[in-house]
Amino acid sequence: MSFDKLQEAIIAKKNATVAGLDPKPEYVPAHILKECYARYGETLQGAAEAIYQFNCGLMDALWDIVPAVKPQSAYYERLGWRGMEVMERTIRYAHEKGLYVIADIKRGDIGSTAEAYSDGWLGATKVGEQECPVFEADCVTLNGYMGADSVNPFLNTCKERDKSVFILVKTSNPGSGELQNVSAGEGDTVYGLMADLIEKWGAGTKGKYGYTMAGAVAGATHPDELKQIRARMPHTFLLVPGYGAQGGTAEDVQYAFQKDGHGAIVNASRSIMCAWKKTGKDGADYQEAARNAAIAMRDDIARFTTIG
Ligand SMILES: O=c1ccn([C@@H]2O[C@H](COP(=O)(O)O)[C@@H](O)[C@H]2O)c(=O)[nH]1
Repeated sequence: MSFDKLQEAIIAKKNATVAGLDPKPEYVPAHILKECYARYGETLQGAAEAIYQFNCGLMDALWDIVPAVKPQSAYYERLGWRGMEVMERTIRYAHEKGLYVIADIKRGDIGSTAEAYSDGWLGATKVGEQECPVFEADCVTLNGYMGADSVNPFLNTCKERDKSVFILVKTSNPGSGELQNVSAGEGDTVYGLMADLIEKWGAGTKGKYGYTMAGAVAGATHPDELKQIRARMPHTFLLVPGYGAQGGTAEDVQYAFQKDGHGAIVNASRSIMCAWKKTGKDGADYQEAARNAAIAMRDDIARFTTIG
């Protein structure tokens, strides 16, 4: 089961964190940009190639520390087809390094379209008699607020191909409460109803560690809600963004974990990718800086949470 693999990698590395790969040309050190722009010009192709080299350098520096990476599709989409090609190559490289890949795509659409997304990101696209795998992520993020029919095509692919999904429950952004915290009768909230739906959608797919293939996203920036979500979703693996750049702390994210320290993974993107900007060395040390930031995050979280 896909989340069993993730939990096992977390236990092996004693690290419940995922490094986000959300690269912008501004985050790439000058020596990489210079070489790529000299080869391809200051073009989308030059930017895409620089981002690929940056991603590979980051993964070379992090693969033995973090169990997973989370490329955010938006940063690749903004470079057009060249960016999507880099997304595909980044996922392939991550797998070569033994990393679990969460593609942060936050999709949600009617069933027929959800099926097409699911083919592309987790499954395979039928071309004539051939089944052609495309991005081959291990897991994707989804927006499930359109309901079960928007999520089921992904869950079907998860069952066929041993994949998993994280569905938005309570997001980390400041405006998340406008809808998600609206009361929904009997002291409940919209995000509470979504939490119950996700537990229901995942039912019957529990793996060795007790988690279903339907995980949930709950932000580090809302620790009270995180605590409630953990209690209300005992069979749900949590993806917790918002640590670091968005202000979430190790103290906040402790509530995402079960008593045995299982069942959650905490993301940080900018604070790892851009760690080199704080060392004053023009990015020549970007790998060392990212590695140090990832180790510091691991150790910070370990102050409150022990992985059993
Ligand atoms: O509620 C959510 C859901 C997803 N994200 C994503 O996580 C990273 C956070 O990046 P940082 O640089 O560590 O802030 C990014 O890819 C978001 O799209 C989130 O922040 N909150």
